Amino acid sequence: MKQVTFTLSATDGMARRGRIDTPRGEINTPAFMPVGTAGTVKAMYPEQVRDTGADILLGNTYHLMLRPGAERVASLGGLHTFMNWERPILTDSGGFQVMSLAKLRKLTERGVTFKSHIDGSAYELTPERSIEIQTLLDSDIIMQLDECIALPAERKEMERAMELSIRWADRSKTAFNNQQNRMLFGIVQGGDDAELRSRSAAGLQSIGFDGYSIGGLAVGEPQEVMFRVLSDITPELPADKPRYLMGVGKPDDILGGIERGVDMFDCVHPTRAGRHGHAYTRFGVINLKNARHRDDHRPLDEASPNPNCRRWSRAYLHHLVKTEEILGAMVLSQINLAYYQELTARARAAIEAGRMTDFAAETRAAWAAGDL
Ligand SMILES: Cc1cccc2c(=O)nc(N)[nH]c12
Repeated sequence: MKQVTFTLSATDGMARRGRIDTPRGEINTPAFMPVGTAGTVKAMYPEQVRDTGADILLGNTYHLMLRPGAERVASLGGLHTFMNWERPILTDSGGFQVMSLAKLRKLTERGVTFKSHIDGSAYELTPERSIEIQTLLDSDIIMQLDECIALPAERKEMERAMELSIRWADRSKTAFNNQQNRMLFGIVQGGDDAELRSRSAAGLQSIGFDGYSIGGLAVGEPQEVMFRVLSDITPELPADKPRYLMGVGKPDDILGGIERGVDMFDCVHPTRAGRHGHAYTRFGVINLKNARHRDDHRPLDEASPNPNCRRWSRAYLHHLVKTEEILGAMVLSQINLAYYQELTARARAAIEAGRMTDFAAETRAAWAAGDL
């Protein structure tokens, strides 16, 4: 009996409100999942991540297999115990990070061999080993191993990578061995080609997965290309399974993804932008490096439900950013993650109330109005 299940509770247009129930707690969708690449959401205590409203966070096979090693994490009780996060964790399969980080990569039908970007030691990642690593980490939602290519790309290259990913999906499903206490997602590939995307979605459904990720986006294409691919492909995915847009994105990408039927999102952007002095608010993004904040005693947003948006002056946040003080990264990471959770929480409420169109329009208008 599958212990991880998805329930759709409301729709508004293509937008969906749902919930994934897992033995470690529920995930309310649309969901934004903070990225905890190497077993930590940078500059945040796990309790603080939860307090922003996050139901689930991400870990990463590539980073954790290199350091501290999957077998070591398993011997220490699994990733939840290791990092003191007892709620759900989703892990990526590692292929994307190998292609973007590792050295001396060699991709064959069997899998990918590479040298660690840390110390140059040699590794192999196959569909079977990726499932084994994610199972050792005791992840609640795991990904097939896939090949993601950057856009723009030749059609025959997109076709080759998509077809390889379907064969790896089949091997991943076999290696998953129908585990009941976690979900396995297939990953739709096919670049920006509608016919290839359809073939990928159909191929994955004939294998059968607990959820469907949409990969191969957020890899350099314009936003309108990403939105077109989403509009075309989400109607071709099963309505009763979660859809996860990998690596996306900025707030306007997420709003557009929700409007096109996506349930789950992850991105390093809120935490990375926080470490670089950018604060996300309902007025849009504010660059606190800018000298215009030097004498501004006002808080970021005194109407925000987040105390961190009310208690610090812009001048002080500017000071922390300019001096590269650690507190600056801490405060702005929390502010940005809390904003992303506020955005998705309001989207969930809007879908339940059948007012997604108004919500989207109001949100975009506030962003366009810009900072006070
Ligand atoms: C993290 C991420 C971002 C963007 C795209 C992808 C992808 O296509 N496949 C995987 N496994 N991960 C991805």
